[in-house]
Amino acid sequence: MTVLWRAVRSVPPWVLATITGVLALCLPFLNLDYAVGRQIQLGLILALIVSGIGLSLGYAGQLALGQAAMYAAGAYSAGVLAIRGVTDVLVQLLVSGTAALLIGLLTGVIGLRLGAWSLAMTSFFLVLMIPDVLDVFESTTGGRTGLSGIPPGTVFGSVLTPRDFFLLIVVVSLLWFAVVRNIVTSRHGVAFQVLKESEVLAASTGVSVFRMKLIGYAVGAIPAGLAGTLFANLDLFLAPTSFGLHLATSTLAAAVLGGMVSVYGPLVGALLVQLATWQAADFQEWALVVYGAFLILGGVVFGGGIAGLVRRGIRALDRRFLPEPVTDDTGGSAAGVPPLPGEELVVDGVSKAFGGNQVLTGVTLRAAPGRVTALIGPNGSGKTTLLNLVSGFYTVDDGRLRLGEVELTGLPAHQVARRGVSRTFQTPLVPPVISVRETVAAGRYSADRVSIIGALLRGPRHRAVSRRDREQVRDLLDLVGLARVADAEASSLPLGQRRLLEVARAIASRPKVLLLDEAASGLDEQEVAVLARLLGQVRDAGCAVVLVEHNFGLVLSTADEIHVLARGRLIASGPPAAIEADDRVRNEYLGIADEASVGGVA
Ligand SMILES: Nc1ncnc2c1ncn2[C@@H]1O[C@H](COP(=O)(O)OP(=O)(O)OP(=O)(O)O)[C@@H](O)[C@H]1O
Repeated sequence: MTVLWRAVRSVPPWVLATITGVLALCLPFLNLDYAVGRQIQLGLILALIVSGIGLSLGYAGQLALGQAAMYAAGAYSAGVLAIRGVTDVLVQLLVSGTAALLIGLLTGVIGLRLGAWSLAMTSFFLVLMIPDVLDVFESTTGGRTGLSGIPPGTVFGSVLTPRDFFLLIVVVSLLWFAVVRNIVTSRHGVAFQVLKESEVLAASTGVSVFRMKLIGYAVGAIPAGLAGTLFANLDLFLAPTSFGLHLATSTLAAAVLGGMVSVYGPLVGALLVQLATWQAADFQEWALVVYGAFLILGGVVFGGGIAGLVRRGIRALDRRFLPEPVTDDTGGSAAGVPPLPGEELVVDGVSKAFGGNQVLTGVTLRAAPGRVTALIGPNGSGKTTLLNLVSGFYTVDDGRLRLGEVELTGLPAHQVARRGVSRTFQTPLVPPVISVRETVAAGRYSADRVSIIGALLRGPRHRAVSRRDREQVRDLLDLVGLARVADAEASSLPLGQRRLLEVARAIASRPKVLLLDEAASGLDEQEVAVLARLLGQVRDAGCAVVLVEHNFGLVLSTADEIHVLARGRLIASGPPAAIEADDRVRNEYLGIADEASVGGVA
């Protein structure tokens, strides 16, 4: 069984995808029963819409229900074009895909700018507006009675036979799923997952949160537009009832059933929902109730859908039949970090208050490249706030922040990250589903850029960047001693390993300044030793390291310079020996730290 499973696992995923694609291309030539053929075509059309939901909700995390509206826009634009003589389905697909993208961009900008639940509300209203909009343009759309008399579609002047059209639906679906595959298996797919887990984390890796959400939502609208054109040409009649709440809930149910964080889950979910609707004659009457119940229960009990089940099954079989190779765990390699482009971080007279709570007052310090600068102080003294100000998550009330000659003051977090400030978090932020390897690769998002179009077309730059991703991630995992869990789900690692993983992700961005927020908290002795060695390596590579830490032993053993904060003001600065001997530090901080300190490495 082990041999068999090993053989199965050695088959690259594209082989299965290609076989499925070839089988799908054969379907139109199998002389299927008319009803069966029609259900498959409707299932594929539904799958396109559901795949868009997967992209915007599953990957980009945007609860948007507007796919039914984009579907309607695609269908009516195709129908109206055909009636006016533009029967070429390829032209109609181009128009409907573009129209859906534009509606997605427009409503996306409005919804996302308004924030919070606005996108869900905006897109929901789009669906509710469908019958009224069709009524307003009744002379063109046929209003509530529907649009009839749509002439059959053509391609390059030849009228499509039912078989041709079936083939066209299969080809459009295959092409779209190839597009989705290329996007989500690229670094942008991982960036979507990171964004979904935490906007703070995404911004800290250089991802523009607004832009990425908009891309996910707007690109997710395109397949709904394409599906609309295919539907209009399949039935040659359109009525508003095909595009209402019923469709919105059924597509959402299919997305939950198939699994949204997956390329092919939406396809499976859509085909199953289409089949269920077809087989149960009374289903239409109960559809909204069934879908609603499924969405409430399924979302809770059936997290990840069928794709999630398959993923868990594969992991279980891996654990059973592919035991981890026995490795000599050295706790990381001493090979060193390749040179990093360090710059001096200058914090100049920075103050910050939250309401009446003055958290920082006139803090001035410098963190030089090639040195570890520690920031210590009692709980609530403002250390994390200072890191949040430097990394652009808060704006300063007063003072300036500079990195070398570059002004950081007022820049948003993703811009700060792109200028070379990288960080870890007090509570490690590690997204679910993605692997240890992908988590570290997420850190390279802004260091070595490649556009979504480049990733989609798998161009030379995408291939070169992917190769560098693989090489550098492998080296970094060696460095932090996590190479043997490279393919494990990152969120399943114990706390200590997740902290080291965050450090590896932060180094992956090739930072000029590395900010570490209590990176040693929760680490065991061996892990603290790995961290201490790692900090030395990053410093020796030329990076400026800022260490916020309660582990005084680690601070004394690694810092070149220590700054002590108390109640938002710097009370002492100097080398470790001087700080250890400073009376004010002893009174303000060490009295507390002695009791609270965890074992150090000194
Ligand atoms: N977003 C915020 N809104 C309001 N108050 C905040 C915010 N962030 C921090 N504070 C307040 O700022 C003060 C300093 O908090 P901060 O987390 O910076 O301290 P710290 O020195 O990092 O503490 P610890 O060592 O416990 O992490 C606290 O009183 C905290 O409640």
